[in-house]
Amino acid sequence: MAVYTEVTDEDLDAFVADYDLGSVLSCKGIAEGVENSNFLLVTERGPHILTLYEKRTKREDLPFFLGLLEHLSTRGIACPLPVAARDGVALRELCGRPAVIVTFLSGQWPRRAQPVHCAEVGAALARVHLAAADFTLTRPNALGLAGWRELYAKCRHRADEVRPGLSAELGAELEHLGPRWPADLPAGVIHADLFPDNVFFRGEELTGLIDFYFACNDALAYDLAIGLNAWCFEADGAFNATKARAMLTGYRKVRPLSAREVAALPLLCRGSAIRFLLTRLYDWLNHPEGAFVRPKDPLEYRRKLRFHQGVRGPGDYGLDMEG
Ligand SMILES: Nc1ncnc2c1ncn2[C@@H]1O[C@H](COP(=O)(O)OP(=O)(O)OP(=O)(O)O)[C@@H](O)[C@H]1O
Ligand SMILES: N[C@@H](CCO)C(=O)O
Repeated sequence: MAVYTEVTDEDLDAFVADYDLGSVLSCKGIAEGVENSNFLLVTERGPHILTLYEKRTKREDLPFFLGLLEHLSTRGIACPLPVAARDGVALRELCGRPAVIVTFLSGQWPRRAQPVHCAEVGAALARVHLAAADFTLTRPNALGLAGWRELYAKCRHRADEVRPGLSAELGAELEHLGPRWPADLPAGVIHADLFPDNVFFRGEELTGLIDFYFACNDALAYDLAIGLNAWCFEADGAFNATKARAMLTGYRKVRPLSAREVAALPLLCRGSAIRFLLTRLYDWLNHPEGAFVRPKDPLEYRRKLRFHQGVRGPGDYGLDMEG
């Protein structure tokens, strides 16, 4: 249950009184999500999402995240739009936390993603990349190569508690990626966490993208590598090339990939796999006793990493080398 901070009725009423939203009709904690406290807030003006930012979302990054949502919304991307209070300010404070009210998006995230969903996600990702091209704020990717090395240093002595040999495997992979990591691919703002639970659909129609709190500047094709890992493996660990082809085709219809981006995909997928393997491993090893949020399985991403280590080239993702 991702509600870390409880909000009293009095605090909430005083907070909402600063907006043109009428009075509060109900406010319920939302169980999904792990990073921040989220509430479904219903006022006389309808449903909204109230988010209180917890410790991992840094206060200094919020202008980038909120500015990006505004920028993308005005360019037709279906994402939450921060709502300003009567003084024109959207980023506020509630119960000692930075807090924001954003618009509510309808739809459900797909519990069983099909190739048609993957195609829509690919296209949406490309639209985000194009729409963000003239966004002026920047945020370096804190979870790039240097960030992975930091996480590894924090976890290496205990990684084998999760699976014997894991520490050496991670060390070897970082040594492999370090000198090969592509530095000069087309770059821009990426979502960096576009997992199924961050994409809403109504049937086959994509209705919204949420959770831009890892968004940053990095290689655009790296976002696709994150998407391939998150959407194109089955529960039994098998890679689904049909879904991958659908996602890549959907993307390329909106933003063509260069031959260099295509050639880099296997490496980018390895990088994306170790990124989620390491953050999950860190959370697994540092999970407070009795915490109500269950950490995600790091070993799922070890299986994905091993798959990518075995690919012979972009053809294994259903791609040819043409742009
Ligand atoms: N704008 C929105 N419209 C509708 N529902 C939303 C919206 N934003 C969040 N939600 C709901 O809240 C849940 C948690 O949101 P979110 O994924 O942003 O949480 P988080 O803890 O910040 O993220 P995560 O743990 O996924 O990194 C979502 O699964 C969704 O059900
Ligand atoms: N999407 C991340 C967690 C939230 O950022 C994961 O599955 O590890």
